[in-house]
Amino acid sequence: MKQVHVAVAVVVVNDQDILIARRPDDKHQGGRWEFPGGKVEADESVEAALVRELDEEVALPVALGAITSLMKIPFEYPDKRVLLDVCWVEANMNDALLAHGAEGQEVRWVHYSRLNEFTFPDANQPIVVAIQQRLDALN
Ligand SMILES: Nc1nc2c([nH]c(=O)n2[C@@H]2O[C@H](COP(=O)(O)OP(=O)(O)OP(=O)(O)O)[C@@H](O)[C@H]2O)c(=O)[nH]1
Ligand SMILES: [Mg+2]
Repeated sequence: MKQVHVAVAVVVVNDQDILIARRPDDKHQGGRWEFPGGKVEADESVEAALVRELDEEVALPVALGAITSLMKIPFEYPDKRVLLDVCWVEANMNDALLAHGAEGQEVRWVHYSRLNEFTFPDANQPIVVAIQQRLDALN
């Protein structure tokens, strides 16, 4: 199976709240919560893919300088092989207020300590752990 390179954004505001969205029922891992993002296109950097996906999916403007790499997660689903290229994205409050499900999906800002209450795709478990470690250290 070909590996799909996916850019994934952990968008953080005030070192507290994280942006999550619900995947449409008819898509891979449908119905689960996700961090916004999507496939990296040919000749596109991960950061550029995230600027594009955050605009398309949640109408959130971010500067390239606000994006740093967090972790890479190779994962095999029964039906799909992915490489999640997970980045940390610091958003400011004014931009965060503009964010919404631009493709009709439900989106929420969730306090990082409550991420465990949501069901994410199986590949995401290490991401939730990393977010909580990082923000616990700052709070
Ligand atoms: N965006 C996103 N995708 C994830 C996460 N975790 C995870 O396993 N994936 C997987 O990564 C793959 C690609 O993500 P995607 O469906 O958002 O891709 P996309 O925005 O380009 O959508 P499209 O396929 O409709 O063009 C999917 O198979 C999805 O299940 C996550 O937290 N966020
Ligand atoms: Mg997507």
